[in-house]
Amino acid sequence: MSRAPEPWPPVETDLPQRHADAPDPGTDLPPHYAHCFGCGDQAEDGLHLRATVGEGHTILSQFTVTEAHQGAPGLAHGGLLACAFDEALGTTVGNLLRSPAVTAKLETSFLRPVPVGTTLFIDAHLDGIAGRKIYVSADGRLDAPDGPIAVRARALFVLVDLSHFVTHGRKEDLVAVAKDPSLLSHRPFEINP
Ligand SMILES: CCCCCCCC/C=C\CCCCCCCC(=O)SCCNC(=O)CCNC(=O)[C@H](O)C(C)(C)COP(=O)(O)OP(=O)(O)OC[C@H]1O[C@@H](n2cnc3c(N)ncnc32)[C@H](O)[C@@H]1OP(=O)(O)O
Repeated sequence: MSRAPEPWPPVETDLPQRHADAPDPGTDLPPHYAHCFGCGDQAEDGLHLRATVGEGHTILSQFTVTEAHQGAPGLAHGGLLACAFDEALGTTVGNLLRSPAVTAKLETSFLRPVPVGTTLFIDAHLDGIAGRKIYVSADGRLDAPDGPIAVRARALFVLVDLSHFVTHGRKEDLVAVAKDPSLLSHRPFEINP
């Protein structure tokens, strides 16, 4: 398989505009959902990814690989690392554009092994927008913001209506959120249990 880079974004795009209400650079972002595997504080074996808004079109995230995240002995599972990038990229789209979006396509390149105990620093960037399609990419570095790159990812997110989540989400989880809105960091929709 060729490692030659393909054009990115793959279609003609406009430069995304930060939403007027996007959080300021330097803001530490709360988990968007308490039970999210990527960022939730109530997801026991989750990634507990933490994100801070960067300058321009960037968000910086980090998480520490634990024993619960192994694939091979002492090494992070690749699919789990892809999950971390899904989260970091989704947070970048959601917070900078202040619009709900879901991952349509996610590509990851694993350049170096990531041992248990490593903190991965993920620098994500909004690259372009074409209608509902949002193109984002990120580098993940070992143990420091300027450490060696271990993982790279790029993704297509598609903007959706909030009805996407109400239509497709499991009813009992939607009811739980309606009863305890603090499970979500934003309260974007009303649900009658
Ligand atoms: C007041 C609000 C404030 C908000 C603030 C938010 C802050 C919160 C912060 C943070 C939150 C986020 C953190 C979470 C991160 C994790 C995210 C996830 O894990 S999401 C779960 C996994 N993903 C899914 O479950 C999607 C499943 N797929 C679908 O539902 C549909 O396929 C969907 C919506 C992606 C597209 O379906 P269609 O019917 O709406 O639209 P169609 O026409 O099919 O696609 C639109 C365009 O996209 C292209 N497209 C779609 N899928 C593609 C693909 N796989 N590859 C290439 N292109 C694709 C299509 O070709 C089309 O392009 P053409 O407009 O024709 O140019």
